[in-house]
Amino acid sequence: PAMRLDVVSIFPDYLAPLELSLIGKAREDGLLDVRVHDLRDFTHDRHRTVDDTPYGGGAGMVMKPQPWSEALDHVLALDNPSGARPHLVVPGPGGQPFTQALARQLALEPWLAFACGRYEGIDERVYDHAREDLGLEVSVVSLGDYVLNGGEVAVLAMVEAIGRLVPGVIGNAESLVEESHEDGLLEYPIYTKPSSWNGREVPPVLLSGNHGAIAAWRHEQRLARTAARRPDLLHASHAGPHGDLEIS
Ligand SMILES: Nc1cc(-c2ccc3ccn(Cc4ccccn4)c3c2)[nH]n1
Repeated sequence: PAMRLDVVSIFPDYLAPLELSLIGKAREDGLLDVRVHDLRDFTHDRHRTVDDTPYGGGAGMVMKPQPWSEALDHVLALDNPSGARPHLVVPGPGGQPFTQALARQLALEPWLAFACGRYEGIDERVYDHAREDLGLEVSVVSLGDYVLNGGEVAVLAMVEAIGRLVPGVIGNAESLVEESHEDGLLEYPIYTKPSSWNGREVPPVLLSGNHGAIAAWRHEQRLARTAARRPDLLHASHAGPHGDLEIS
């Protein structure tokens, strides 16, 4: 059965890239069932109002609870005779970090719903309503420690990271093995033809056919790169036999 992904946003066109290439093909192949909903379809006033001023004062606007409540009801009712429940994922700057490990966990779920906030975010009672009245698991997730204007960009990234882990979405060609961040080390340098380009040569070991030496060189490169760019990712399990982090 296809993994179902619902996205609610005031900018549904922002999610159009999900119809392209990889994710688009997975949709055609029936592996992913992606539905995008316009939050404004769940307003009833002439101006299709989705936001209002914050109680307690402060800058910016807050997303009103009622449209979100009706949008979630619509998502839960749509093509869902069994009354199944999606895991509601809400991007937010204050959320738990979105990591490859979280992507793997989410890729195992049959149904994810994404709420894309805008303005300063969504009225807190929507989260409480979703958990307590709709019985949904709700996760607030952050892409990183920087502030975006809304959740759409985050959802595009998460859907790509999660979707590519769904069996069949990625052909064997783009192998999922040796993915950086899978075992905590960054990826090694990669090369293709020609072997000599602009007076620059491909490291000879890669042309040697000595697969043991190639694997050793690649591991060494991953350690060195990780030490240089992401020392925070290095830990004891990457130490060599001498207990040191073998970095030339
Ligand atoms: N990793 C992330 C995620 C986000 C994010 C996600 C959703 C929304 C909805 C509104 N904003 C703007 C905003 C600005 C200031 C404080 C709160 N929110 C969002 C930002 N920023 N960075």
